[in-house]
Amino acid sequence: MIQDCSPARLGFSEAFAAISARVLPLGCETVASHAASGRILAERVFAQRDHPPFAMAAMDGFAVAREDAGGSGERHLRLGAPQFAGDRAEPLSSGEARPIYTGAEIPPGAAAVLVQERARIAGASLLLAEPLADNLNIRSRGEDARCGECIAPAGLRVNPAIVGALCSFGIAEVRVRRMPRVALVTTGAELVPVGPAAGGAVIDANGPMIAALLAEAGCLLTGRHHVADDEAALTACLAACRDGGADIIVTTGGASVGARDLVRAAVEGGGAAVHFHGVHMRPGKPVLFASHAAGPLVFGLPGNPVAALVAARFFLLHAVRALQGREAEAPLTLLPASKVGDGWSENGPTRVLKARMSGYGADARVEILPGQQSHRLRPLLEANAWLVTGGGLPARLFPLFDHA
Ligand SMILES: Nc1nc2c(c(=O)[nH]1)N[C@H]1C(S)=C(S)[C@@H](COP(=O)(O)OP(=O)(O)OC[C@H]3O[C@@H](n4cnc5c(N)ncnc54)[C@H](O)[C@@H]3O)O[C@H]1N2
Ligand code: MOO
Repeated sequence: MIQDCSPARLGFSEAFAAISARVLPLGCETVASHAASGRILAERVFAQRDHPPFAMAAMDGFAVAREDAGGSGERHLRLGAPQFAGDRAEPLSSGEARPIYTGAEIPPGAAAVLVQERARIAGASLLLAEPLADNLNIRSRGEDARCGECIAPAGLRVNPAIVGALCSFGIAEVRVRRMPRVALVTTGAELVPVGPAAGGAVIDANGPMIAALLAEAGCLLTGRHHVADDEAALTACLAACRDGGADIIVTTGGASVGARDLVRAAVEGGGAAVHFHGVHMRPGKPVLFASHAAGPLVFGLPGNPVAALVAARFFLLHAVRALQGREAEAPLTLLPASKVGDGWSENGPTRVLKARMSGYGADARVEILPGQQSHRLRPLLEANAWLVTGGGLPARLFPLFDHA
């Protein structure tokens, strides 16, 4: 049977452009900074206070007054009452060495903190033999961030370190993009959940794998469905996902040309326009992209697990980034041929190869892993990158997952 696969198959780069042309950023919401990890900032963020908020000791030691710090020859300074983090700082007068602890406010009049390990104590005095540099072991007010300063751009993905910074800078809540709502539909009568699998049954890898990928990318999985090879049931399931308010519907399997590959017919039957069905690449060739007018995007991922992963990692996440108001991903690096092992070429269709990068600078290397076929998941346990070759472009290296 000859199947009409128009619109024509696209090149790898053209497929990204076709997706970009159909995605606008989602709306915004406000969340507490402590709950913002994984979310995407919708607006620039400004520090609400100086950080550090006051000059503070960077080490446990002794605060020394300006007049004493700069002196030379042996000086005897009287030990004062200790000052701990959180204590109010009373002024320090010349002739006093005040025990002070990391994070404590530097008292007015102090110019340096002598670290405890270098201090010589005799009775109730500190013996100072060396001059102390101005601001020695003192963190100055606002050296990390100044109140009112822009500290993060829109489009930044919040990570745990950024949560800490937001809170330190007095920012209790942030405006973030609404999380993309994704409905995931696995297809194939042969699929069973992980567990005992008899006869011709195949354990579902794509469902859990794509669900995990979406969660890591900051999406909300609003529905997880399975449909056997039945066009009416698939059409009904896709309609329910669309009416349930999904921003993206993702299917896996049934994207190719077999007698039971029904995704395209069901997608079109449900009123979506197909923008591409097939990309000149391996793996991932049969991937489909469609959209509903004023409705969800639809990605039809191929069934072979590595093909599904590659199509999702590159095309689905490209759309997710655009919905989140983020810039498109750039490769980690372009690679000269000398840095890449055998088995690749600039000519021919795009290949997305399981790869392992190692070394730095002149020693940097990329190994193309054995087992490139699209059913073979095992090499991915060693892989840390994808090497994208072919399509008439230089080889480009991408991280296995986009965690930026
Ligand atoms: N005559 C042709 N045959 C095939 C072509 C082609 O161009 N002409 N393309 C091949 C390529 S490339 C791919 S990729 C696959 C994609 O096919 P489908 O998207 O239609 O996927 P299925 O036929 O449903 O399944 C293929 C394969 O993957 C297994 N599978 C499916 N879903 C899952 C899942 N959730 N977890 C684990 N494994 C899954 C399924 O059992 C099959 O083994 O088509 C080639 N054929
Ligand atoms: O795209 Mo298929 O992915 O080569 O197996």
